[in-house]
Amino acid sequence: MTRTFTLRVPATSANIGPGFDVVGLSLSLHLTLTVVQPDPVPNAPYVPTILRYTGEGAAEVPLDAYKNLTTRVALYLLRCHGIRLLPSGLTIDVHNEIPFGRGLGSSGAAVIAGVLLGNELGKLNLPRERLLDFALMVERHPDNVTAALVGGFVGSYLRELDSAATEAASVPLSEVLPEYPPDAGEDWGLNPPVPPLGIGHFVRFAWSESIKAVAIIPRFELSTATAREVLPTSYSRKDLVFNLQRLAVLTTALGQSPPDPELIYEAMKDRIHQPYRKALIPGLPEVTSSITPSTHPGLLGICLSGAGPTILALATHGFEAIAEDARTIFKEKGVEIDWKLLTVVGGCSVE
Ligand SMILES: Nc1ncnc2c1ncn2[C@@H]1O[C@H](COP(=O)(O)OP(=O)(O)OP(=O)(O)O)[C@@H](O)[C@H]1O
Ligand SMILES: N[C@@H](CCO)C(=O)O
Repeated sequence: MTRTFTLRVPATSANIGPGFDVVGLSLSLHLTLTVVQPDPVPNAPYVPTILRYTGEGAAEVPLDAYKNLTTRVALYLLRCHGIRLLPSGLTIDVHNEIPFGRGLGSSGAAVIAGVLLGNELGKLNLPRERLLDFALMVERHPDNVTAALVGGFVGSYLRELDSAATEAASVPLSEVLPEYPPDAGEDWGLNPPVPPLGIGHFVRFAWSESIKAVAIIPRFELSTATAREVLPTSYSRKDLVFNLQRLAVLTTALGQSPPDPELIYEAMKDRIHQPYRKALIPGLPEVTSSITPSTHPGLLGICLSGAGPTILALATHGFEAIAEDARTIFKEKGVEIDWKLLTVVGGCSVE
């Protein structure tokens, strides 16, 4: 019997100021895949996957299943379980609300969609902790993928692995997700690098229902890779302590009702990544320093979302004033924006 299922994965905002590569928040924009898997027909010729795509990124996303990030991740999961190809005759309709390369976790969502897809197609029944291991072999910082997987306000760390496991988890991405032609030989896909067990660990923090997220989204893309290249490889003790102090307070402060703007605004400051990224995002320091709880009642805190260029303002009210004033500041720097009022949502689902 033909099988139809739907995968839904939320957008995420990583870091939330001081929690670089540590915390993530799932937000109310979704990547949705509707998958139709026909019954296998014995001895019938292999029918390649049909991938259709609407919404954000539709003009640029590859529709070849061997080039598209989601289907490549699904294939990786299948290959690790002895299945060399996507099932014959598969149709996948994707609708995407998450803008690409803006700091809202589009690649993390695509990777989580891929592990869910592989898990369903291969009937693997892997627990979410194991799905996270596979996702981490592709997207190597845990903040976005963990929040997209489990939902809410999430903190995560990567376990210290022994030397063999470290080596296994450090294989180049090109070996995890090799690009290869659809007519690759019979021996293609054997021995993929299987992830070590239990790479990522996470915890969900409380989240105050009254807090909403204003995503102020510049109309340009900034790839995460570029925004990571500008970061230093070491930091002063002063800057590390600055971030650790704030992160410790922030993880509890955002769960308190009513939330305290005095505490949160300062706790969302960062010295590990935002100062280095300002050269890539004209207007970043001006927006984050001039929109404050005293100038904008309702604002709790403001930070770069993920690797940027989106700015995330957490607030209980006064959303439009925050966004429109950010628009004015960005405009002075020659940057046009769109903004969206988002809520914190649950993690991915399969129906
Ligand atoms: N739904 C998708 N399907 C296929 N590829 C995608 C999809 N979403 C994102 N990608 C790929 O991921 C790239 C963007 O990833 P990148 O890590 O640079 O930014 P981001 O994930 O949007 O931001 P951040 O990681 O800072 O939150 C896109 O250019 C595209 O190649
Ligand atoms: N923590 C990552 C998130 C990017 O998705 C970064 O800031 O580079």
